[in-house]
Amino acid sequence: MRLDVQDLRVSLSGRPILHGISLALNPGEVVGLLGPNGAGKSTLMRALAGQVAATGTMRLDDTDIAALSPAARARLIAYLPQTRIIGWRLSVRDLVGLGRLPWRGYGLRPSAEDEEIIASALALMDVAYLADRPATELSGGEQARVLAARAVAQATPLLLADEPASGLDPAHQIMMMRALRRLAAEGRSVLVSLHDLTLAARWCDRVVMLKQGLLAAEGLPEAVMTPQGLAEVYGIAAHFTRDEGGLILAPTGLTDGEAGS
Ligand SMILES: Nc1ncnc2c1ncn2[C@@H]1O[C@H](COP(=O)(O)OP(=O)(O)OP(=O)(O)O)[C@@H](O)[C@H]1O
Repeated sequence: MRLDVQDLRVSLSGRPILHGISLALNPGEVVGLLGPNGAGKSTLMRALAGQVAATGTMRLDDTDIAALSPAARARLIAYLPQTRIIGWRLSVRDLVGLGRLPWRGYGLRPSAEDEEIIASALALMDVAYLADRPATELSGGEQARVLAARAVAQATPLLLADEPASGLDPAHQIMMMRALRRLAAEGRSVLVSLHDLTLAARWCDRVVMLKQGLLAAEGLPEAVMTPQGLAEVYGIAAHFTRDEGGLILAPTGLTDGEAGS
């Protein structure tokens, strides 16, 4: 399904945070959401997930997202929050199984199809070997992958992943991005916020850069993640190189005269 967001505005505690964001995501696309701390990336995702009030329009094909019940929304949009909280001492398998709740209702046992989807989500996030462990007893990166698997198991056309790669080791960062690409190849739309510029450049079809609640730039990574673009949005200088997998970006300093320091 195609996500179409027009003139999205959010205020929190009386402060305007998003000042009119418009963007679109097509099925099959992985779009990177970039921008400095406080730019509004999580707020944008939370608005789409129905966790904060917003004005403007948010549509998935012809469906008005704001008009959906929480249950109907949860069948269309999975939201992987940045804050990783596992409240209950469930096994990894049961926690990932919670992703199926919007589809089967409370109290019903998982169907064979649910079991299959749960198993493939566990495998996709490389947590199948942890399936019988209590999720509360895992490392931070393991918990992050388990929560990602739960969002994957929701099997929604739109996945919002807020910094899913943060805290993961390098192999699992790549695995995470590869997993998001695979979900997109199945026809889902993926919006993923990232602070790692190289991951964004190499794995995202497009990037959207926010700055102070405004859309600062949007387009192909190569077009947007330029020295000038990074200076304007982040205030950084970076070393650019490339290989067959795309751009490699290493921040080297700040553009306020401290570059290289
Ligand atoms: N409940 C709140 N009340 C008032 N302001 C808030 C509230 N929650 C967040 N903000 C502000 O909204 C702005 C955007 O925050 P948001 O979490 O969306 O940024 P972000 O781009 O996701 O940042 P980060 O990269 O640090 O995760 C920040 O300036 C933050 O201080």
